[in-house]
Amino acid sequence: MSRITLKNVTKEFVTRGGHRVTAVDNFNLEIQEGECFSFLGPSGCGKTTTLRMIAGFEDLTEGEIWLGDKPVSVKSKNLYVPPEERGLGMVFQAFAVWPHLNVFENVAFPLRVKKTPRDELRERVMTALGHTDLQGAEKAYPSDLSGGQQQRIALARAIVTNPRVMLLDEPLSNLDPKLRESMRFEIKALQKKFNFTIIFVTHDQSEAMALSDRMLVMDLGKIIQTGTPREMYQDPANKFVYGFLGLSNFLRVRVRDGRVFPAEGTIQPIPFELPQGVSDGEGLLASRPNEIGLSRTEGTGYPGRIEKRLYMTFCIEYHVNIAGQVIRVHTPHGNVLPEGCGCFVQFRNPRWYAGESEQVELERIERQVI
Ligand SMILES: Nc1ncnc2c1ncn2[C@@H]1O[C@H](COP(=O)(O)OP(=O)(O)OP(=O)(O)O)[C@@H](O)[C@H]1O
Repeated sequence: MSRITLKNVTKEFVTRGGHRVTAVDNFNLEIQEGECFSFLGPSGCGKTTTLRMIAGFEDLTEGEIWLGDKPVSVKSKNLYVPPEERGLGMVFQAFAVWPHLNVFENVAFPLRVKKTPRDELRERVMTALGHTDLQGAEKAYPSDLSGGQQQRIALARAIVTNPRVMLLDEPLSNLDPKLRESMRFEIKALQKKFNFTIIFVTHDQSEAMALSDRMLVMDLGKIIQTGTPREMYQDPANKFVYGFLGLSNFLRVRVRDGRVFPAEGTIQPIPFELPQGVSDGEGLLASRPNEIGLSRTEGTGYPGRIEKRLYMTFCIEYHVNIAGQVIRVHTPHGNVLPEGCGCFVQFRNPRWYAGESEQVELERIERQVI
């Protein structure tokens, strides 16, 4: 019942300025029962619009959405099941708890809408408060509680109707980093207990990777890649996904006779086996700061110069100049090289990507400001 299927789903908007934007472009996706699935992508890429169509708050321009074996939106048949009949639990970006209602009434709200009998309502609210560690707080008002507790009210209200599917749209975005982390565990624990399917929308890659069984990265309304966090991190489909899932350096390089040079006029190539079919021209050599070695021993890598050294909690960050371009390198504490010295750089797991057109960058910016 809690499988979610999207078939050829497209959503177009016409903005106030008369500009047409395809917020979601031909989405095909199947999320399995009990899966925690994240939508990840930059602002304006269409994450919230997709979630709102699944929830039933937004009509489709084209396509179909199914929950289990039941169609809930089918454009060609004008079929549309309203949100309250879709059996979903939802927690949206803002806390969305009502300040004038106490905790009990906030959580009871969806049951009151359904005219649930008094005794059953009380029992279900108290159970939901128990699952979210809010027992004893039922008479408090949201303003008396911490940010984390307020967020738990929203979670309790979402689970009180025993939904099979939970839609979470940036539910942790108002919390400080420490609390965010502990709430992630709480969401996972609730999912384990109830085995509901979760769709989690975020633009925070570490959150998506920590929570998800599978995820997708989207850009400009399109799905770019779907997979487990590990698959996506280790084998990103393109430069955009590589850059989105973790820290990255993109060194602009030139290819001459199958060899890779960091700038026009340099004579020493970077040791790298190009993928087949790459012809002479320009491209990008992608690397992760923690997958680069640094040493002062002559001949151990590509020559560079350390411009800056920063002590971080988990590592030392170096800014290293290679033929006029600066890359970031993370090494463990202990391996300390001075600023200003020459060094040798080893790229351990670099990847090759073609450059991206400026038009694509401009389109991304435009979508955020429409
Ligand atoms: N009601 C609307 N009318 C016109 N354009 C809209 C409307 N809702 C969304 N859009 C546009 O659709 C595109 C996708 O928006 P959406 O809110 O789904 O992106 P998002 O990935 O969720 O962004 P964010 O992370 O900032 O919430 C954007 O270009 C946005 O401006």
